[in-house]
Amino acid sequence: MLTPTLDNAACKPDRNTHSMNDLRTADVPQRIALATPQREAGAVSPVKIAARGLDFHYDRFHALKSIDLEVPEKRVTALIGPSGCGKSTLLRIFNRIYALYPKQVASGEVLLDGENILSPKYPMNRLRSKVGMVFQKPVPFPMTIYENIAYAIRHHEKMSKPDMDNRVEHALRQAALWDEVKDKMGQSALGLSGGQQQRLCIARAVALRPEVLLLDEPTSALDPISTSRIEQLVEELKQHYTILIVTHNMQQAARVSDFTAFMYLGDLIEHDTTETIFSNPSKQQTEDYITGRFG
Ligand SMILES: Nc1ncnc2c1ncn2[C@@H]1O[C@H](COP(=O)(O)OP(=O)(O)OP(=O)(O)O)[C@@H](O)[C@H]1O
Repeated sequence: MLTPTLDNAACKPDRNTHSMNDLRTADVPQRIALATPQREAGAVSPVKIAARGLDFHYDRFHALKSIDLEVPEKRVTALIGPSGCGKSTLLRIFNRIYALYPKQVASGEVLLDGENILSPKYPMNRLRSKVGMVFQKPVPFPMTIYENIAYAIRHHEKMSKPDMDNRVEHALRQAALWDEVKDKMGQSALGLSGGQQQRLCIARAVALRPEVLLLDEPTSALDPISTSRIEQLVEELKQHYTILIVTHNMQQAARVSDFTAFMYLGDLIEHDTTETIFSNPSKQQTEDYITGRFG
């Protein structure tokens, strides 16, 4: 496997570093071992989301160009590529959040379980219940820790207090936060650390029992320990959810994902198992990017 020269190859390309062959033969530290062996990652898995001929415009700007992408169920797919290539735009299409803004138009198809979510006939509440999103900066509501989760659930479902208590606890356990907050559920969520706030946001997303989790650079504002906790969490959550993660961190993509899609200037250049993308990419642009030769 190729070792990216820097944690964030996109931001700090190092044009004087190793050749591809040097990197192929370089020792690969355990910590960047791939999330899932290729055999397992590539094992047949149903397609959860399929983009077909997907184009996106911000007014006249053509941000995504005829994207075809199949996202396998209960696997982690990383979206990588230099700043401005369209990663967040693609993620925002998968929960149709762009539709809240004027002059943002998607065409083509995005099939979720075979149904086109871009169709105005696809009910927004069904999409919201199936697809959860976590943003780069954690945005807890200015409420108690308990209410941050309960408020989101109440918005979608009615339930008794004991059922709600169970649901809140379960979500916090899934997000690996329960032990840290169980004795201060009545305190403001704004008093949590950044890493805890991000796990709270993940708990809030999983509390709605979605099927797909969209994570837009979820660790970019976090320290290495919090980052590592979120990465472990992603590994655990993929047993239940289909996960798409945008990251600038090549090592993170290698650590957490089963599949990786490389984008450049609105095009999807290459999509394959993470092992293939990092050890034997078929396109020169992919190779240049993951070795930090351009960003
Ligand atoms: N609201 C907007 N209006 C107009 N253009 C936009 C808007 N949002 C994004 N763009 C443009 O669309 C392109 C893709 O942006 P996007 O945010 O999806 O890229 P990205 O790959 O996620 O970048 P980064 O890694 O820096 O977050 C960029 O050229 C960007 O300038």
